[in-house]
Amino acid sequence: MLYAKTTPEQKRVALREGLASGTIQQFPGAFNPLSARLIEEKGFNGVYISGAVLANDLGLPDIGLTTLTEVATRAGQIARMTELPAIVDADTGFGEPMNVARSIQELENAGLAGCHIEDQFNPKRCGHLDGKNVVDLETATKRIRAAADARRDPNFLIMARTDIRAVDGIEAAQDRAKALVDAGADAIFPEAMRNLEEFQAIRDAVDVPVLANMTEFGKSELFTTEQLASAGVNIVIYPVTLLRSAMGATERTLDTIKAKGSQQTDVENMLTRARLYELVDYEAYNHFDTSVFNFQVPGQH
Ligand SMILES: C[C@](O)(C(=O)O)[C@H](CC(=O)O)C(=O)O
Ligand SMILES: [Mg+2]
Repeated sequence: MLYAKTTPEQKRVALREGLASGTIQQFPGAFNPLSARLIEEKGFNGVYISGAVLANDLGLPDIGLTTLTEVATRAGQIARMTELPAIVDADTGFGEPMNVARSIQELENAGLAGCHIEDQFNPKRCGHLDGKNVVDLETATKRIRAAADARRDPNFLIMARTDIRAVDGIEAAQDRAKALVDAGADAIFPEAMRNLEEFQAIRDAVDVPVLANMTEFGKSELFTTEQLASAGVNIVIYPVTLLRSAMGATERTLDTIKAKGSQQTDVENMLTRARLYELVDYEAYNHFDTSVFNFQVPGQH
């Protein structure tokens, strides 16, 4: 009821334990707080909060337009609704190293378990599109060092994302990953890997957990968790998957209403009223006020 009982500190410990467990951790991307509940109920290890989804949800492209305040607020709303650890996409850290430091403290305050900071130029681009560029090594490592130094909870996970593969190739990505770990990164997110061998190459270069981004319509094939685990990947995100599914269903239902003058034929694909009420835990609120849930939900088995 209300918000999660697990504290941010406990969630950060859980994230660290999951990453060290030897079992690949699956983090689907929540597009709102309610979807985080569903992710938890289905037994996933954690919740990812995508910068692309946050921007797109506001009707904006993913080109660094969202502010730290918007991201920390929305990520906090999502994180507090689940017992699972949540990792947020902090893009380039919202500015210079000093800003990156402040971003980390705001994200800690918002209850996140960790975040990733990337080495793209400002303004950033989606990592799976062409035309992006990366900053030099010194700038990239300064961002990560500032992030690592700023955290107050040593378990808050600082993940370094490098986009250099698409610009300078896989060997450059290995070198950069090593340097980012030396600068204090707890984990590495190698963006836009082409195949499993490339994931393995990053795995071989560093000793910290490695993330795989299984975003659709991008540069990476959609590998299974087994395939990724065999290449030494520790955590996999499905960042925009649920937003794409939900928006796909939304578009189809709008078309149905337009074409048929009713949503009737789509109702069977919808989350029922009963399931929706289960997800928001309607019944638990009865402990405070017995008149909250003293009704029958039609169709509730
Ligand atoms: C992971 C990512 O940074 C995101 O914001 O979710 C995006 C996902 C996407 O645009 O498909 C990315 O740059 O890969
Ligand atoms: Mg992003």
